[in-house]
Amino acid sequence: MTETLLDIKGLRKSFGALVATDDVSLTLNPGEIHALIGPNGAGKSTLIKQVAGGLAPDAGQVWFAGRDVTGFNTAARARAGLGRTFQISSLAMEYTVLQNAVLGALGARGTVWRFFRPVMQDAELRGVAEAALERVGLMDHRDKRTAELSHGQRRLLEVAVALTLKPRVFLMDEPMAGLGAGGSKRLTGFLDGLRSEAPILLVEHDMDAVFALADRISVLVYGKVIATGTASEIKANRDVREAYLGQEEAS
Ligand SMILES: Nc1ncnc2c1ncn2[C@@H]1O[C@H](COP(=O)(O)OP(=O)(O)OP(=O)(O)O)[C@@H](O)[C@H]1O
Repeated sequence: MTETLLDIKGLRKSFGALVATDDVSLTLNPGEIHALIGPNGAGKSTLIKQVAGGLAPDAGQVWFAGRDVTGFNTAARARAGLGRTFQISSLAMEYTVLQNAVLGALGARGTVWRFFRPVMQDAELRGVAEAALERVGLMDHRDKRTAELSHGQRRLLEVAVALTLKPRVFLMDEPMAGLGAGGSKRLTGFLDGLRSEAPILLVEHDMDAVFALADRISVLVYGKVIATGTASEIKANRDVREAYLGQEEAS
């Protein structure tokens, strides 16, 4: 029996009269990629923020590894193993690629006092950081300032930072955004292998990537999940075609 790692139960969030999250329930099981798709403004980012801890829901709960983490802030959820990735703004642009990865590894230790020690000389931290850079193919760029990286390379660095945190679940909000076809393909291959390490809740507009990767897809429209299923079930679902895929085909 697979034990659900992430259990989102009846989340609701309104902004004034707008119901951005309307009684959403979703699960994420070990080994899977569960993609969340939907038209612009459907509420995907709002949902991810509530799962990661940056936005408090009006109602509902987030359970992670058998614990109710709804009252936890982002840092407490991250320490528990709920890893949100792809916030490029969280990279320190003036630092080198390796320094950013080392800071990630330092964060995983959760010991603030370490900041006062020469962390770059810490062999264990460097080892974790370098292994993560190696995995995403950024070792050759480790001494570059992060500001000098291309957009795609910064995205890969965010993945590397996330890897140093060794999360039990990845929350990813549009990781393919701004990557060219080659970059998307490469990241798709990487995420494919990553799911066995930690399952991924993936918000993504790149439908090729979603259909290639997702074990399950949930479709969000006006804050509500209108369907959950495999890629072929979702492609064949009439409501989905009308609400979302039809729009894609028409464009
Ligand atoms: N802080 C906020 N205050 C008011 N309205 C908000 C706020 N955040 C989001 N919204 C609204 O909630 C709705 C859902 O937005 P959200 O960004 O979650 O959608 P999305 O599915 O992620 O869209 P996209 O695919 O374009 O990124 C939108 O109508 C948006 O304008």
